[in-house]
Amino acid sequence: MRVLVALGGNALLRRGERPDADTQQENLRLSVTSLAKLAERHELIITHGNGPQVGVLALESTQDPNLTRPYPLDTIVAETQGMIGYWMLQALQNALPGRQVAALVTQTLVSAVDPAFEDPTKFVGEVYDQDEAEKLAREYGWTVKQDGRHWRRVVPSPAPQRVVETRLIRRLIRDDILTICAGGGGVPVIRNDKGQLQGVEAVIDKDLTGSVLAEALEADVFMMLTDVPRVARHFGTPRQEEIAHTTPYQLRAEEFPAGSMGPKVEAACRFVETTGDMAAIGRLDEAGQILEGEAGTIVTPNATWPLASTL
Ligand SMILES: Nc1ncnc2c1ncn2[C@@H]1O[C@H](COP(=O)(O)OP(=O)(O)O)[C@@H](O)[C@H]1O
Ligand SMILES: NC(=O)OP(=O)(O)O
Repeated sequence: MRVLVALGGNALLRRGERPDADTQQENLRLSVTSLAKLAERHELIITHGNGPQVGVLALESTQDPNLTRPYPLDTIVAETQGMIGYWMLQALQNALPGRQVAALVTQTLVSAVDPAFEDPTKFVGEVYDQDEAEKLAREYGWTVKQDGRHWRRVVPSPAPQRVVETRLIRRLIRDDILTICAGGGGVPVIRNDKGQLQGVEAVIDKDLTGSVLAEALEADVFMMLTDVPRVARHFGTPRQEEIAHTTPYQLRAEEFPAGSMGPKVEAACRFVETTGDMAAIGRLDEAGQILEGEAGTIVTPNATWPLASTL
C-alpha cells in the first residue's frame, strides 16, 4: 500500500521541552522506530510539522544585528525543511540500513490573494504569557494570539493548492526511495505576474498540504500521527468520547479547535471526500495498528467501507 504519513510535532519535541538540536534528534531516533516498521511493508512518504522550529529560527534572525532585515518566512520554512529533513534522514538511515532515503526541499503553491494573508492563524514558536507576548508583538511587529492557557506568535497560513515537486516525488517513490518532503507544509510560493515562482511570508499547515499531496500521489491511506490515540467528541471534558470509525459527513457535523485538531479533521475529510480512500488520525507509536484499523480514528467515505488493509 502507498501511505502518506504526516508526523506531528511531538515526534520532535514533547510538551515543555526546550528546542535544542540534540533533544529533537534523540526524540526522532525513538519516533522513527514505528515509521521504519511501516516502511518495511509499505510505500511510505513522510511529511512533518515545523511550527516550533520556525519560531526559533525566525526569532534568531530577528535578533541578528548583522542583518538589515530578518529572513522572510519562506526562507525560514526552507531552513526547517533542511534541518528537520536532515535529522529524519539520518534517523531513518540508521533504523533501515541499506535503504535509500531522500529529504527534499519542496515548495507548495498558494493563492496570492488567499484571505489568510490578512488574518494570521498559524501558531509558531514558543509559548509566552500575555504580557511578554504583547511586548514582543510591539517590539517585532508580530501578531500574537491566545493558544489555550498561553500566548504565541501567529503568521498567515494560506490553503495549499499543489506541491510544486509532485512529479519528482512520484519518480522517487517509483525507485523505492523513502521520501521526506513537504515538511512544514512546504515552502509557500505563488506564481507572480511573470509566471515565476516567488516565496511569500507564510507557514502552511502540514496536514492540509499532506492531504493535497496524498491525493496527487494516489496514496491509499493518508495518516496523521500525533500524541492522542483518537479524535474525541467533547474533548477535555468529563463527556469525552473517542471516535474509532467515522465519515467526513459525521465529522463535519462537529466542531474541532482551529489551532490543533481542526486542521487534521479538515485534512482527513478533504482526502476522503476527494479520493474515496482512507484517512486516519492517531498516535505515532500505534501507526501499525492504525493501518490495520485496530487503533486511531479511521475516516472512510461511509460506515461500511472496507479498510484499506483488507483490500
Ligand atoms: N477533539 C479532539 N480530540 C483529540 N485531540 C484534540 C481535540 N481537540 C484538540 N485536541 C488536541 O489536539 C492535539 C493534536 O494537535 P496538534 O498539537 O496540533 O498536533 P501535532 O503537532 O502533533 O500535529 C492533541 O494533543 C490534543 O490536545
Ligand atoms: N507547518 C505546520 O503545520 O507545523 P506544525 O504541525 O508543527 O504546527
